[in-house]
Amino acid sequence: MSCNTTDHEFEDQSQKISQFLQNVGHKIVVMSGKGGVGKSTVATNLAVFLSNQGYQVGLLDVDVHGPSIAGLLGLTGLKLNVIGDRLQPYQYTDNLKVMSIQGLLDQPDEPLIWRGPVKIGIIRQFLADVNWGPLDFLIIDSPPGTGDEPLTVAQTIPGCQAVIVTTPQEIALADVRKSIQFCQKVNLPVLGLIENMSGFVCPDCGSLHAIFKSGGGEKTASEWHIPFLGRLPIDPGVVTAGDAGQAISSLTNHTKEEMQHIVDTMLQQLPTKQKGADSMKIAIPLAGGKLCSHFGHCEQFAFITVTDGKITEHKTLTPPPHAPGVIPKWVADQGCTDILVGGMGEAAQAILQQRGVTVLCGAPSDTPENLVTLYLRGELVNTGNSCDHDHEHGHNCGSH
Ligand SMILES: Nc1ncnc2c1ncn2[C@@H]1O[C@H](COP(=O)(O)OP(=O)(O)OP(=O)(O)O)[C@@H](O)[C@H]1O
Repeated sequence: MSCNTTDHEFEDQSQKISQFLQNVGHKIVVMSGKGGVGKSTVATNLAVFLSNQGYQVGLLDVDVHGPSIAGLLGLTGLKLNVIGDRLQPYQYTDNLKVMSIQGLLDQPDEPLIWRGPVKIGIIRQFLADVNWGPLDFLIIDSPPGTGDEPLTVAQTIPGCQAVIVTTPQEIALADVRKSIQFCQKVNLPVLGLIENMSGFVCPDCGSLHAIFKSGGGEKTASEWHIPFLGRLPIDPGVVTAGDAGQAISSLTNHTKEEMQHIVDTMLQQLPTKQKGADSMKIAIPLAGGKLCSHFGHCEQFAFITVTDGKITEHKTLTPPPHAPGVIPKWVADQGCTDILVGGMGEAAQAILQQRGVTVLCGAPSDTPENLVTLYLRGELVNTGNSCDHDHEHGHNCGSH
């Protein structure tokens, strides 16, 4: 694998990534503020449960410094194959493909001492050069915290959503709050929060003991207006299954039921409209036929429908008069899946993200067709710019 890419190679790679992502129904990155809270365990279980339900699932480990997915699934030591110029992921079951840096290392315990740009290059290669095939779900296990890996995922995978894993202790919840704010800044909608290690069910008497407290995850989710997906108990079977590389086989029935509840709740949260694979409806605020950076005061909106990677419809509509929250709600009501803007206030972003709309800030002034083409190629970078240009609170962005 090479990580030194020229501009041309980068463009070529962006195109391959975009082609792959067009064939992925839902992209979900599993994150945590703190290490060791069970993020890889949750990512693996989500992937196994979804694939057991008949979905085509890809499980990608972007935790290049501490990859654990291969170990949890008993794949450690198995080398990955390359056919032509395509890496073949592990075919764990008929419905589940797995990709981890571990399969490329000569020694599974070899430490990787890589800086940001190399890690970014590897993650892009995992998306561009792996023979994933069409997927209903791409589940991505990211390292703890808010570093290069989740940032690369957010910037490279349009339409990606985050599942945040925490434990009930306040120290973990404090880091969750940072993760939620990170997601808001990089425009990664939060699909929901999971509280792991939430009580221990006594195998003798069946009663629940809240060893690390309980309920903090649900309270945090409610305070931040994000869905609470459910809780998993402390289950020695999780450790047994993980250490033996046997996925879910040793989990207690109670843990399996809770995991199924989490999967069901998550599926309910997902927008029924399919992004990428089937069709997208992309909104762009306009003035004089080009993107208008004043989102709340634009003349019109372009709504561009993209089916199978091609523009199939282009409508222009006039929005209702500007008032707080009105235009974001109106845009979401048009059934749009994505919006490309120059800048947008945090409140407007939150309304759109809550409705499942992906917001990309930092788009330049250009025609809607050109912007959509760049977006589909993965060439528009989300700057997370949260300026609404209303200048209502003495704010002056100074950019115009
Ligand atoms: N619900 C649970 N019950 C018991 N043990 C658990 C549970 N969830 C996770 N563990 C154990 O805790 C340890 C850490 O879990 P895991 O590797 O999934 O965490 P992580 O957040 O991905 O860690 P890292 O920060 O290294 O990426 C593992 O040994 C795992 O088996």
